[in-house]
Amino acid sequence: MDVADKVAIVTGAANGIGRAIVEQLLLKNARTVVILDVNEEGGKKTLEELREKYGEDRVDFIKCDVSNATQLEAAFVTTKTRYERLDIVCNNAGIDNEFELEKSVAINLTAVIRGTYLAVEHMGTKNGGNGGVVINTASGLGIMPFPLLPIYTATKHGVVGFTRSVASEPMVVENAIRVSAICPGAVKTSITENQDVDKTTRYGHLLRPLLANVTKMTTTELAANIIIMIEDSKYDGGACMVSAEIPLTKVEPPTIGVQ
Ligand SMILES: NC(=O)C1=CN([C@@H]2O[C@H](COP(=O)(O)OP(=O)(O)OC[C@H]3O[C@@H](n4cnc5c(N)ncnc54)[C@H](O)[C@@H]3O)[C@@H](O)[C@H]2O)C=CC1
Ligand SMILES: CCCCCC(=O)/C=C/C=C\C/C=C\C/C=C\CCCC(=O)O
Repeated sequence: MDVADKVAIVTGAANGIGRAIVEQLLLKNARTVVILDVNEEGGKKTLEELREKYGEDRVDFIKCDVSNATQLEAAFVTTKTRYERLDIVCNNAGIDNEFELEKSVAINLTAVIRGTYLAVEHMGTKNGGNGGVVINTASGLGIMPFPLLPIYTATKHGVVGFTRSVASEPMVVENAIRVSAICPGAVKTSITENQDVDKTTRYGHLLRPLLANVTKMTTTELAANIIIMIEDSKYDGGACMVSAEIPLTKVEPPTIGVQ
């Protein structure tokens, strides 16, 4: 898909990776990108900064807690009403907190599932749309085990399993919706720069040295790879790994004789 003139939604885009995705979409001449984030202050600040840089009518912000089904659906409806089309959805919002099981599943997994089906409803060719692309932010920890963050890792494995499956679901294919998951290694954001990991994991003493030594991608480097996935259909249906050391690679799942 050529991003030029398209309308996009990016969740969790007040900061970090989401914000960088918004900026890369704008640099590729997306017509309008709508930021959904629960952080109203951060969202408004980002909106102001990006409007100043790229133009008033090119960026929008809707306060939305993606774990609230009503708010998420309303944000899609508002976007379609305001901009009359929707072409790209990046389900990116996520948290890392091993002490918040239900919240982690609700934000990292359930909201990604809901966001994908809302994308089908609002972009699908059988529903009056033009088709479109969905990119779900998983993690490298969606394809490898990580004993220090088992709940986070489980939610990201869920995103990978859902994305690989839903990409070939008949309803999704028939509506011309392409879906894939990005599985980044460590990226320099508030998650990996968090100095207070004891508040989010039992293993701060083990995580701190790992975080200090791991080579991190920048958010801009990662977002540029996400744009490649939007543009090139060869990544469709995939769990696509990328890190400071590994170029964008579609990781093929094992099969057990059933497709
Ligand atoms: N930073 C990293 O090393 C990696 C991050 N990821 C994933 O990338 C995604 C983005 O994370 P980062 O940019 O690193 O973190 P971040 O903390 O910088 O940004 C996350 C954004 O999501 C928003 N958010 C949190 N809960 C929300 C909710 N209920 N509704 C709406 N927005 C909400 C936050 O306000 C924030 O703006 C997450 O899904 C994360 O799991 C994946 C691999 C590596
Ligand atoms: C290798 C994937 C890293 C993905 C990071 C992520 O999604 C969320 C991280 C949250 C907290 C930071 C914790 C760990 C990251 C640091 C190092 C992981 C190294 C794993 C390994 O190679 O064994």
